[in-house]
Amino acid sequence: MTTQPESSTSTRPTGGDHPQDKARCREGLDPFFSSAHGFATDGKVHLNGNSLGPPRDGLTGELENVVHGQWSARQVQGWFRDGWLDLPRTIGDKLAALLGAAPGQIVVAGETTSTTLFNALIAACRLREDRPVLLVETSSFPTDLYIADSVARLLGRQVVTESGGGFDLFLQENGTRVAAAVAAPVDFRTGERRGIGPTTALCHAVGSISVWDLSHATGVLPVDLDANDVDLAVGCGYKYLGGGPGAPAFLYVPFRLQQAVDLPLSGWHGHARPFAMSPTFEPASGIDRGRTGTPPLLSLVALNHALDPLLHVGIHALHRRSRELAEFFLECLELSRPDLLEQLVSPRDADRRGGHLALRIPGAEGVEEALAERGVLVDSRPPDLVRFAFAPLYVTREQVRHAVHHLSDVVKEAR
Ligand SMILES: Cc1ncc(COP(=O)(O)O)c(C=O)c1O
Ligand SMILES: Nc1c(O)cccc1C(=O)C[C@H](N)C(=O)O
Repeated sequence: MTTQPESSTSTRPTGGDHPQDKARCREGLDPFFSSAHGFATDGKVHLNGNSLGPPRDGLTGELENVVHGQWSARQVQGWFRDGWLDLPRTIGDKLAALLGAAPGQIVVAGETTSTTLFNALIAACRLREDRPVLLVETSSFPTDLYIADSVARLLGRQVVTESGGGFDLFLQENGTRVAAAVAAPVDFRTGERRGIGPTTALCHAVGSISVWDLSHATGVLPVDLDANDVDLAVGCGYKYLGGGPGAPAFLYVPFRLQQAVDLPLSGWHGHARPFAMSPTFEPASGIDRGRTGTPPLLSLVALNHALDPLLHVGIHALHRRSRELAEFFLECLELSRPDLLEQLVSPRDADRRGGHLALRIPGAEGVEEALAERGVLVDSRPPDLVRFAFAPLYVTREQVRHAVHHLSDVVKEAR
């Protein structure tokens, strides 16, 4: 099923008859966002694209072609004759356009974000052998904390966690002891932004390596990796990118560090000449050294397929649209449920948010379930947060209005 044009969305129109509301719901300012884009949304409102976006139409055909047209026809030769071997770089270069990086600095090795972060963090520590501290943002997604802890134990370093302004303050005061500083430009719970530029500049001032987890920003927020002089970055492929369940993660290593990084996952696909089958490891010269083993081809194909509409629209328009949807959500809430708006745990200022926001609602998990029964998909995070993500390609204003209406009902019923 494809996303319907805004005016004929497949969910039942409800509430929101305020004239101002109607005017705001009139689409057409940006023709791209008022037409169908082809996502298998199954008639549901997907406000959980920061967990797992819906599939783009045409994916099954794409996979069919790889399985029957390439794999069954040419077997292992597919790696050489069907562009399979190039995909980690092909996709990396597409991602570069979304992340503000020149081509040749991003690779999709086929690993998870957790593995890729492990790889990046050890490489960062190897660039700063004499520094004892790994600084990690306290409110990081748990996997980042777990991985940092493991890396620290493995290398005999120490993890320090700091939150908000304390993170930058620690860098200012103790930065010369910090090997690597790990943070995210968007808080996975609240959607609050951290400026990549200022924190990276602070890292550089004290000689630390900045390592960014871009999972909640990629495909919805410009991060300008090159302009911000970022050292290392990772991010996942299944959220706003829509690469599908378990879509592989990416690794960014800027040109200036590519020769210097010593990545611990030195698999044969990261070798300068993988098919020479040499007994000793010699890293590839550029970003290819970020490859590991044989990549999960079908997952790469799915991710590659998902990226085209994002590239077509461009990251700045995607961000504008997501922002506009989030603002509309908050305006609808203000009109119909100001009490719920008071439970916003995210910044009210759109400049300070990424693509999602969160409300504190007791019984958040029950609210998530009740909304899902009404075709509105959100996610809850313990203990009491309900998150709403505004993916620009398949969420419409009309759907946002329905979501607020249903949210209001569900919370009323729960009380
Ligand atoms: C910020 C962040 N990093 C990492 C992950 C986990 O990545 P993976 O499951 O690919 O290892 C997630 C979500 O699952 C996340 O939100
Ligand atoms: N990666 C996930 C999974 O395998 C199952 C359920 C949810 C997820 C998520 O992506 C969670 C997400 N990173 C979050 O921000 O909470």
